[in-house]
Amino acid sequence: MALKEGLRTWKRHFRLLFLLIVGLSGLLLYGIPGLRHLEIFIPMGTCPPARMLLLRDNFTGLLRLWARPEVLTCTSWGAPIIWDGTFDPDMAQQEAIQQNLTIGLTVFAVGRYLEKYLARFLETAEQHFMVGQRVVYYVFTERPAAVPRRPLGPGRQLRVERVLRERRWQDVSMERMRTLHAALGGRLGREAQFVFCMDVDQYFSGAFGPEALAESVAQLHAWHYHWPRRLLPYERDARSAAALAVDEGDFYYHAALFGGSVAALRQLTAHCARAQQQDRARGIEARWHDESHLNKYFWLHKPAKVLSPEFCWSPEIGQRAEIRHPRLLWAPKEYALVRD
Ligand SMILES: CC(=O)N[C@H]1[C@@H](OP(=O)(O)OP(=O)(O)OC[C@H]2O[C@@H](n3ccc(=O)[nH]c3=O)[C@H](O)[C@@H]2O)O[C@H](CO)[C@H](O)[C@@H]1O
Ligand SMILES: [Mn+2]
Repeated sequence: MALKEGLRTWKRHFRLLFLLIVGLSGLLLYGIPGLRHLEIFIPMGTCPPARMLLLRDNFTGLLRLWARPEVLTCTSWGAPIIWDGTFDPDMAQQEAIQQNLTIGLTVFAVGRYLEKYLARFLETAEQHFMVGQRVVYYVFTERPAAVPRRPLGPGRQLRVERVLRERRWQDVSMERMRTLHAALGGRLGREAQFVFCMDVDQYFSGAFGPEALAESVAQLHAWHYHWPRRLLPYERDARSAAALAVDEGDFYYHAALFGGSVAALRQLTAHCARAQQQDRARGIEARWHDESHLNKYFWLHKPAKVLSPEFCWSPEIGQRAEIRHPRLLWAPKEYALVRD
């Protein structure tokens, strides 16, 4: 009995000590920006060699998942995590052309986000996004007339759709799920086979091609891809439809980029819109808004492909050897300027 009691006290102390260490290192990591780089020493895990050999991709053919031994290149459910050097971009290009695809790219530019970010987002997309494929951009805004109109490359079109301007920026962000759901059920869904949905406050900096395509695609968040699962910033309030328990969650995905087939995205957006509505009815809002609900969705419905943080990198973190070739970069956050 006494032994059991002692063990329990020891366990409690151990847990406290653990929390203290984690808390202190968190403070250190984020209080002193340079120290954040220490997180690269937290191992991401490795893809078992037997699984590596079996993983084929419908767009890139055989993946060289062993080409990046320093990072995790597959998930526990057998989806590839796409890093620079693991795929053949020419093969992906040919495969996509053969399938005669149209690829949609949706972006919202509401309020001051339009003047601040949209032109650069579209210009760099012309240089880097699915070059050589048929592309249709969908820009959602409350001021269609203010959307910059530049000549586009061959096989590329721009469509502008009017949306209402929500009062709170959180609502603008969350309303995207409902609007996208409707668009995917309409013209966008008829025109495109695959669609990427992106934030506007970023710009392309490298080739973003068909290697990123799959039935459903999730993006590893640049700030959190080395963190242990229990520290990830999921919604933890059990009353929220986005809630994940401490032993749940695979990765922390970034809502600034997700994609997939039209059917898969219809399901994703329906789920998130419904979950957000449920929370609203209860008078609560998830910690990271649509991103929290997206993370819950991908926990329940595993993505078919995961993109490494090279596909959506935050230059604020600085350079890292494992981030070889960033394809999208976050624009500097200027919340005071763009948010009310
Ligand atoms: C890591 C992180 O901090 N992530 C959260 C943060 O991302 P962000 O800080 O990246 O959010 P954000 O300000 O980029 O908003 C998301 C996107 O919505 C569009 N937009 C938003 C507001 C607006 O007035 N006009 C407009 O056009 C625009 O495309 C923008 O890129 O905030 C978001 C909005 O809730 C989500 O919660 C994200 O999870
Ligand atoms: Mn953003």
